[in-house]
Amino acid sequence: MASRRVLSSLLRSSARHSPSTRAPLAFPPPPISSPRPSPTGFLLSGAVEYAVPAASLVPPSPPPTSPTAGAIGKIIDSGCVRDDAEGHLAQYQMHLAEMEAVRAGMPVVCVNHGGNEGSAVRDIHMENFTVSVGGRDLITDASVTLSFGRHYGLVGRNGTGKTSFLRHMAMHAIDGIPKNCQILHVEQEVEGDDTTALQCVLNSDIERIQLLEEEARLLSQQCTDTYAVVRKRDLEDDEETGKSNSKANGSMDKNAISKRLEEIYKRLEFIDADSAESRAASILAGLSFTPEMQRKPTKTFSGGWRMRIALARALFIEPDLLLLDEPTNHLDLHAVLWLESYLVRWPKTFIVVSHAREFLNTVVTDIIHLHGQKLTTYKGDYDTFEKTREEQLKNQKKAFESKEKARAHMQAFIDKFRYNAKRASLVQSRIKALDRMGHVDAVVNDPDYKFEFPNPDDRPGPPIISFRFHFVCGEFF
Ligand SMILES: Nc1ncnc2c1ncn2[C@@H]1O[C@H](COP(=O)(O)OP(=O)(O)OP(=O)(O)O)[C@@H](O)[C@H]1O
Repeated sequence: MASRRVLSSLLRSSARHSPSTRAPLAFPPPPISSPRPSPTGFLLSGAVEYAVPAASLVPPSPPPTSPTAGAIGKIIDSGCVRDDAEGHLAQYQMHLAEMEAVRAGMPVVCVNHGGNEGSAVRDIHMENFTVSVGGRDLITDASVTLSFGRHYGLVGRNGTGKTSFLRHMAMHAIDGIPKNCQILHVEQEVEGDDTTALQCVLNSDIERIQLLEEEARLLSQQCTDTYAVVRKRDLEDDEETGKSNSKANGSMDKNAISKRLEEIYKRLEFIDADSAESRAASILAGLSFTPEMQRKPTKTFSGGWRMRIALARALFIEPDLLLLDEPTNHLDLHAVLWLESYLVRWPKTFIVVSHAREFLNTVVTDIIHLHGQKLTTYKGDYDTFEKTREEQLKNQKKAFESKEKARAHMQAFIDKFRYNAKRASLVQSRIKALDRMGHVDAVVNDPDYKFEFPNPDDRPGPPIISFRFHFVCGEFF
């Protein structure tokens, strides 16, 4: 696939230019603070995220007055750390630029009316793929199957690579994604210009727009031609020459136009063009756009509202695979509830990244868990996943402990009778058994970050701003 080839060659070149392809990037996974940390360490509804640059986590050391060997070492070290951090940041930015370049070369995702049979893409099997960002592997040797019509919630610790995974899918940079699969990743707000919000959504149905434009062109041509033919005929009648010829030409053009118009009307009917405007308007209304707002140019909206327009477009387009990254972030409660009910009825496949537990519980049918560079799919909503995972971890811990106990027991026997000739055969068989004994992975849980804030003083500090009012003749001044 061309785009994949371009991407992988770009990524290879990025790796070639990087000083160390396996080195960590500029920022570590951002620490998070959650009022409701779940046993699996996820950040859920009502939580606050903090993304702290690595440098800011290190307390500043006082400048040395007389540089001793240790101090010089420290200065050199911190210089290296800074260089390293800057290098990794540059590497990450290069990666983003490369992704943008690939994205720019990709076909625009727009409403695909297809033929009579509808979407051809059903299940998507992605096998043994790796996702790397700036030379660092975020997902390795993963395999995921997306079944048609299922709704997936993608969860995992911050910074583990959820967004990067979505980006790679959107760019068809993962083997197994069919070429004709329309994937739309709602990541950026729409550009602000003079197009109204409603028209911006409608413009994503390129076929409808083109048909309507052609219809208008043909109708106006038909009018002009009719006028021209009538006028010519009058002139010809006057002159009484070439009458039959011009008549034939006029009626031939008219016939072609009528035939094409007929085709256009048929197609417009097939794609349900008449209802497009009301469908787009109802999506925008669901996302809290009043009718007046829908008629306003996109440039008059803030970034958050333009993000809502981007979401409205995606819902209107209804791609084969919709990828949503924290869609509730820019929405008010009414819009969140509306989006929930809309997504529950979504007829195709989507993947949503969200930290909102209730939202996930409502809209998803499966959970994809990104953990330890692997992707695991669980059936059911977020709560079910959480319980299953908790159970799994408990079982894994138990199995690990009992294996370790048995191992220690055998090792103790071997150590005790190693030099005992009478028990030599028993020791040998224990050594073999120990070798044969498989390993159970130790439970590696996501690290928990804990933020502590000092208690405030009992007395409030001095006010930052104070106002004085005077009450004169029944009014405040
Ligand atoms: N602005 C940045 N500068 C440098 N590295 C970055 C930056 N943003 C992300 N990264 C790196 O890319 C990795 C993957 O980031 P990505 O956004 O895909 O993770 P994520 O799981 O979606 O995180 P989050 O839940 O915080 O959005 C991170 O671990 C981080 O190291």
